[in-house]
Amino acid sequence: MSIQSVGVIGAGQMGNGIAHVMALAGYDVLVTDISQDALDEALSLIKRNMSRQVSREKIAPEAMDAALKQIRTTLKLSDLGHSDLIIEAATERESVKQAIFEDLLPHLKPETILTSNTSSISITRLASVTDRPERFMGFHFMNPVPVMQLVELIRGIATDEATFKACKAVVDRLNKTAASAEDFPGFIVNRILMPMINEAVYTLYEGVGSVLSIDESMKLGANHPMGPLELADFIGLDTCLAIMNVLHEGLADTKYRPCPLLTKYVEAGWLGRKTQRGFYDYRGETPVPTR
Ligand SMILES: CC(=O)CC(=O)SCCNC(=O)CCNC(=O)[C@H](O)C(C)(C)COP(=O)(O)OP(=O)(O)OC[C@H]1O[C@@H](n2cnc3c(N)ncnc32)[C@H](O)[C@@H]1OP(=O)(O)O
Ligand SMILES: NC(=O)C1=CN([C@@H]2O[C@H](COP(=O)(O)OP(=O)(O)OC[C@H]3O[C@@H](n4cnc5c(N)ncnc54)[C@H](OP(=O)(O)O)[C@@H]3O)[C@@H](O)[C@H]2O)C=CC1
Repeated sequence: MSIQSVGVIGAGQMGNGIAHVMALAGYDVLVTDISQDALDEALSLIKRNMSRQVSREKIAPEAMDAALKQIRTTLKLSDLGHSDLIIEAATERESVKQAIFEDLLPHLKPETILTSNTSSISITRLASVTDRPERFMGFHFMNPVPVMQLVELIRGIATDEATFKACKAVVDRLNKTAASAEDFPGFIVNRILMPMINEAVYTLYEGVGSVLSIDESMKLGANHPMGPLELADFIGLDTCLAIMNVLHEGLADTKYRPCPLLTKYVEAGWLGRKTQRGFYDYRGETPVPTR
């Protein structure tokens, strides 16, 4: 099946990045969210990020103008019924995602492919609440979407080959690289990355190092582009905790126990950059470590 139109559900940091790259690749993009503010904010972020790409000569000004014309927004989930491909990028909570798919089903064309950008949740289980598990799969972008090369493609137990091939063709058209992962908690990237981030929080919790010394150690000592706590703030501490919980419950191994300090930050509403406070405080000119 040839995909021309893409519906993106959730206009947070991943949803706006996905809309950005899809529009630049020439797809018609329709973005939905439960909040108009989130839709407005996403559009202005896309403009800002594309303008930066123009100023750095990564894309031509005409490409930006054409891409922006390809993006529309709506508060009505049912408007996405005409899309050839759906990419769900709402909050990392299984009940939220299931409800979205259930609400969307009556409006869909029979041939529409459903995908989720979930970081960790079972694709097989999400697919099972739909009428088309064979046309359902994981389409996992990395953050920031316009910059990161990888997309993990995850087949559920019922995903058919035509669906995989159609999604792989989209990844190729985006000029990104697909990695195929099996449907187990966290897939590949987060099975490896998130325990490292969680261990960095334990290192902080147990007083082995400060926020700065932990981040500097991993940047200068292991050549990571961001320290693990800086990266956790960038991903969102709520998302990190949700992924750790999926690993802990899904693999039933205490080595995935979320650090109590991570839980406490999330309970405080300190979710990282998106709330201007996490392991760093972002309210001033430069980020200030909180511990
Ligand atoms: C949780 C999950 O489920 C999976 C995940 O996504 S895990 C997270 C994966 N992501 C990472 O690990 C990111 C690690 N960090 C990095 O790679 C880098 O710090 C970074 C690319 C984010 C920023 O790099 P930097 O050198 O510090 O900053 P900066 O020079 O401003 O940006 C580098 C480039 O990215 C671009 N960029 C940064 N953020 C951008 C955005 N949101 N949109 C578009 N472009 C962006 C910049 O324009 C710049 O482009 P050029 O090289 O063409 O000039
Ligand atoms: N952050 C990251 O680095 C990465 C995240 N992901 C995954 O992508 C998904 C989104 O993450 P991210 O963008 O960071 O999260 P954000 O919190 O930035 O954005 C989520 C958006 O979804 C909206 N939303 C919540 N419920 C619904 C709904 N029922 N219908 C439509 N929109 C809804 C939220 O609205 P409101 O704010 O009003 O609740 C918010 O705007 C998650 O599954 C996450 O695991 C994947 C790769 C990397």
